[in-house]
Amino acid sequence: MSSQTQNILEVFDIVVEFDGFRAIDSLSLAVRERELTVAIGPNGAGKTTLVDVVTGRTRPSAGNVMFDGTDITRWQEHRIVRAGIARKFQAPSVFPDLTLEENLYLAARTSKTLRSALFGRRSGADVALVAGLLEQTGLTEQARRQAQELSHGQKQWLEIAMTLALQPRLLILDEPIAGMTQEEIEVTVRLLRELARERSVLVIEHDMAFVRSIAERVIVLHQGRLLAEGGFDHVSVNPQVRKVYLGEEEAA
Ligand SMILES: Nc1ncnc2c1ncn2[C@@H]1O[C@H](COP(=O)(O)OP(=O)(O)OP(=O)(O)O)[C@@H](O)[C@H]1O
Repeated sequence: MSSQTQNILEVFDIVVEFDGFRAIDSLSLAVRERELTVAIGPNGAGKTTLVDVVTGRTRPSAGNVMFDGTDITRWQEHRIVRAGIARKFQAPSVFPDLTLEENLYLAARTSKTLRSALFGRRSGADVALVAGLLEQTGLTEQARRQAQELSHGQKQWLEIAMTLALQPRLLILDEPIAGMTQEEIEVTVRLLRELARERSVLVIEHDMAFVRSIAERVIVLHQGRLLAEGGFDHVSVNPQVRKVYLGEEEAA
């Protein structure tokens, strides 16, 4: 089997209940190595809850999460991050008064303390890592600016860079283009495509034009279950998927 078709993440028969309500209902699915997968589904479908389970934020009442062949179902969040799953939330988490470089040194956290990350001697490896992240996200020229001076799109790219500082094998992004201009969206499309060449990327998204432009594989959730999966063209003609989305439009 080529590495292209191996699974980095597999969830088996996951159940998550909130006061008896099944937000995730016996869900099984996989995310492949070096592939850009997008999870879509109407509001309340269970997308965020799925990611919460994978990242150790929410404990499932049944089922297993396997990452690179290891069962991580009961692991603590920080251990999962160290194992190679990093998530960028929609809400900003940059330090506005610090420069981009400083934010990235902090995110890399290869230095032992906050003080040494900011003011101490930086190792060659850290310097190379941070320079590489700035370059990859198109932010090299902004390196010495304070994060608060950035545009919305640039802040989002900085956050992606900070998440990449953890050197994840699976990068999870929650609605990465929310609030972006069309131009920023286009840059983000190129960035995510490039990132998925070296690691797996899982994106939660609502914007169908964006999904069409980036997804190598789409997984469609509905009422905590897997409704469909495959290429965008494949799932977008699926009658059940169309019904779920059309039903949502009619209700709106
Ligand atoms: N902490 C919680 N307590 C109770 N119910 C919850 C909790 N978290 C999620 N739910 C419910 O679980 C279901 C799935 O929610 P989830 O946020 O995973 O959906 P989603 O697909 O991410 O939706 P959206 O697109 O609106 O973000 C929803 O009905 C939601 O109300």
